[in-house]
Amino acid sequence: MKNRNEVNMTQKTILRALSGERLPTPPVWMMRQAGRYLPEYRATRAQAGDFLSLCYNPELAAEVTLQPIRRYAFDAAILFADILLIPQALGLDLWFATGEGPRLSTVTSANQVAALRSTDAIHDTLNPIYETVRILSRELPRETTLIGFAGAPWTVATYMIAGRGTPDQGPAHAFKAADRAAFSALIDKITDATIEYLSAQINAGAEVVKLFDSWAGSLKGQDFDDFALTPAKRIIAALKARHPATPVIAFPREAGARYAGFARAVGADCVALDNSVSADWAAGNVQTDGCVQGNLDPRLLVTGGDTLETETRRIVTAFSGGAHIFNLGHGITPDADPDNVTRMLAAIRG
Ligand SMILES: Cc1c2[nH]c(c1CCC(=O)O)Cc1[nH]c(c(CCC(=O)O)c1C)Cc1[nH]c(c(CCC(=O)O)c1C)Cc1[nH]c(c(C)c1CCC(=O)O)C2
Repeated sequence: MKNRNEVNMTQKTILRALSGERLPTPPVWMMRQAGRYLPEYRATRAQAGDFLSLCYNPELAAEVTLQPIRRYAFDAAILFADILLIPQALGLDLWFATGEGPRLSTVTSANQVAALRSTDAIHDTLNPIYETVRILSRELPRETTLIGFAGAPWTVATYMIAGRGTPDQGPAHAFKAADRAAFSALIDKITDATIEYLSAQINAGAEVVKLFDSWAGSLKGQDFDDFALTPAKRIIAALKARHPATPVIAFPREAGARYAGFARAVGADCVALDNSVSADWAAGNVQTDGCVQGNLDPRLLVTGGDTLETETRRIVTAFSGGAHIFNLGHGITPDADPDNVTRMLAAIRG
């Protein structure tokens, strides 16, 4: 069998879009495409025991990554893992309370930042993730692009400081206000670890990497520059120095007007858009810099109907003047109807 790496990479639709090419039909994948809306995902997660055991089991993590590819032939597969594995690799306790989301031991002082594990030590925890990438790079169909990912430092820090998800990232903002130097040291620590983590994913076979800054929207003014833009720029510059051919997608969720110019400012090849910005605005103000990804409201995969089809077509049309990867504005939710994904794909692919 021919090795995937021998396939002409430029033929892959996702890589063509990421290089700035406008395609007649946009390539498509979905955030959280391997997830609880799929019965086969729920079955494999039950086999693994729980969510974290699934993340650290390379065979089963590869299996759930492949499930949505088999069912829908998406143009990209995203590695199955979680952004909170980095805090765990840095020495925090991590667990998922059923029905309640993630819980972590917290970091709220300069001493606790200094006590985190060294960047070199993260691979001890994260090696199974690289093994998942290696399995996927053997098993994926050759036209499917493999996307690796990590959380952006600010978003990861919000969970490390609060020990859980928070509606307004209050504890992280409070730590930043109380001790900006210690807070910055934490951001730098996560930045360094993220560079090594993504670089190892690329070495294992990830063809694209995506940086998820899910809470970027709560950073305003200079804080947005210091803690969303600057860390992303540092991570991308380091990755580009080591892996110049690997495209990077940045997702500063709910950045609003600050989506304009973001890709250029951080050196990303593509910016992912949430559904709070209109596709028409983004086509005129963001896509002018290159490829954009997005931005269907994930609720439409729950509600379906004509609105799902008209909204899908409206987004395809709005971005048809340039490079576009079709995606959701955020992750697909557990209550989504798998048949609505088929309807969305029919509206995109015709
Ligand atoms: C903030 C964040 C997290 N994780 C992630 C983010 C950034 C993107 C976003 O804003 O959603 C990213 C993530 N999480 C997961 C992936 C895998 C790849 C994919 O299919 O997109 C990715 C890329 C699996 C997951 N991560 C999680 C699940 C559900 C766990 C389960 O099976 O019970 C999955 C499939 C759990 C998780 N993980 C996290 C939370 C807050 C939760 C609980 C909320 C929820 O349950 O949806 C942290």
